[in-house]
Amino acid sequence: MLLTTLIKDLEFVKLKGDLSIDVSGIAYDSREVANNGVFVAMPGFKMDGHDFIQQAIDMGANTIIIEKDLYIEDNITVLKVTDSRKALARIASNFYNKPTEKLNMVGITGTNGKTSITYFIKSIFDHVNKSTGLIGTIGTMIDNKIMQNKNTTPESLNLQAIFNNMLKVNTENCIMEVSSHSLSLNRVAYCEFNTGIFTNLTPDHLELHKNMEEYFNAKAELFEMTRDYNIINADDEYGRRLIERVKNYDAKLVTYGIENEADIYATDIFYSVEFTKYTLNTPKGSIEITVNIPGIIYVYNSLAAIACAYCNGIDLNDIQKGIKELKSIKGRFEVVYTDQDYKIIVDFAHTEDGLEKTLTTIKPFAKGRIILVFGVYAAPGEKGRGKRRAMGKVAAKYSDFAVVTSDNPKEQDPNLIIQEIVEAIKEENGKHIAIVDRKEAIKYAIGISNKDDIILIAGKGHETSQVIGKEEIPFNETEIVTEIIKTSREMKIS
Ligand SMILES: CC(=O)N[C@H]1[C@@H](OP(=O)(O)OP(=O)(O)OC[C@H]2O[C@@H](n3ccc(=O)[nH]c3=O)[C@H](O)[C@@H]2O)O[C@H](CO)[C@@H](O)[C@@H]1O[C@H](C)C(=O)N[C@@H](C)C(=O)N[C@H](CCC(=O)O)C(=O)O
Ligand SMILES: Nc1ncnc2c1ncn2[C@@H]1O[C@H](COP(=O)(O)OP(=O)(O)OP(=O)(O)O)[C@@H](O)[C@H]1O
Repeated sequence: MLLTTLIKDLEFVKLKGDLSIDVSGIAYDSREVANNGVFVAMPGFKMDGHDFIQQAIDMGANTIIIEKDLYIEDNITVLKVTDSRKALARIASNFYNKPTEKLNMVGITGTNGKTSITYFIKSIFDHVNKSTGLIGTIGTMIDNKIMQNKNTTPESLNLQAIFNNMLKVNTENCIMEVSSHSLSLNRVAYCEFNTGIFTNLTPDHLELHKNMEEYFNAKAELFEMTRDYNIINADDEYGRRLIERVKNYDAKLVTYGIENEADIYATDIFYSVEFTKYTLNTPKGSIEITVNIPGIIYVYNSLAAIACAYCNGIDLNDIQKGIKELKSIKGRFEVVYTDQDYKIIVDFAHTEDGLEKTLTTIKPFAKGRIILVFGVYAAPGEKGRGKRRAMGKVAAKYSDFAVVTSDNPKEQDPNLIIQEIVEAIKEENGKHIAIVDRKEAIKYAIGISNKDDIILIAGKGHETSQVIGKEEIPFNETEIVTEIIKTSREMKIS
């Protein structure tokens, strides 16, 4: 591709070199630069791409995009921009010929619920044979094949490549999670969204966003990028603020909820431990909905998905069938073992709100105790500490016994994280034990449980590894539970 074509609509200052050269591709990591490629130097959280320019040139880069004042000796083209991450998004979209203009793009943002909503929407779209790809925490799904992502919302270059791959196999709809990081760090800049969905906002990721206000403003940016519909949870405090903000935007506002007045809403909700039934009310009529994942959380998440399907012109009968056809989502209230009334559930609850809602979903149906196994992943500083305290208090309040363990401690001391959670549990007089090794913690919980107890293993959900120090260790909770139960049975028999 000609460099002039690649940099169309990019604002830059040319520091040196020729613009009428051919470029072979783009890289933001010096180790991945191809011969005659463009290297975009980005300052990061740990390193700075500007320190790797020489390596990029040695790898064959013929063009460098920088945001810092630097003198580069080699005989190459150098462009200076004000924000290299944004510049990367611009040229990545150009490189793949603006793929989002050719897809029906649905972006979902909010603290919790994004992944589940992508799966609900896909299930409805599948039911009416709409070819659909997904991008999110569990991975990227193209042509029903899943590949893992490094990030929930990948870097712009990777993202644009994914959109392009979707188009190559004739995908028409792209349903994606849009994290606040991706909005703040311009990963989704120059994406055109048809629909935006807002779920809820509760404390999380405050290590990046200084406070809730900044976190909210980051999420709200998505709704300035939508063309057709803004779908917003009317029962969430921040959702209501967003509704006021977007009322006069061009995209049509569609609200959903249970408690407050909304366009798409649920009534007559019947909860059971295996499913939920409710009456769906829309401007086009009402219908009964069965959701196979229990709890109020999935009433909200299914309503968001239904609002999206409704805006896409899908008939209520098809919506009903599409929701019912989704049997489970990996690591989202996933029953990994059940033996009459005894259950072991794996759930990705990793925020105070998610943990509270998951525990309160179980509560009415637990004939015995709720035994919770959980930890809190490494988040730096005071903000990280606040999360440990908040989740410790929720554990004490809503479970009968907590086995406090490691999540992804990364380079932090797991004992310290656990100690801070335990202090909060003690303040609420919660029954607990601390076991640093997560597998041992699960074993302990299974060992002390009785017939009517429900064990909730929270925090890691679909993940298949644990990050301890710099090491990523295989850790598949479903397999671990199965193995522990099998071994304990064998011991009983012998
Ligand atoms: C904190 C954060 O967001 N980090 C993201 C960031 O990395 P970084 O800026 O820290 O990278 P860095 O290591 O400092 O390197 C800076 C630059 O030097 C370059 N480099 C580095 C070394 C080298 O030899 N050569 C070279 O060119 C790097 O490629 C990079 O361009 O940019 C990378 C590329 O886009 C991201 O993959 C990375 O996400 C990391 C893995 C991460 O953990 N992010 C989390 C916090 C995150 O983004 N989460 C959200 C939300 C999840 C949720 O919903 O809860 C997500 O969307 O995933
Ligand atoms: N609507 C909701 N309200 C509160 N908690 C929720 C809601 N939906 C899901 N959760 C909780 O959050 C966990 C993660 O859900 P999900 O993966 O759908 O959210 P997410 O927004 O994609 O999160 P992340 O991007 O961090 O993966 C669930 O396992 C559940 O415990």
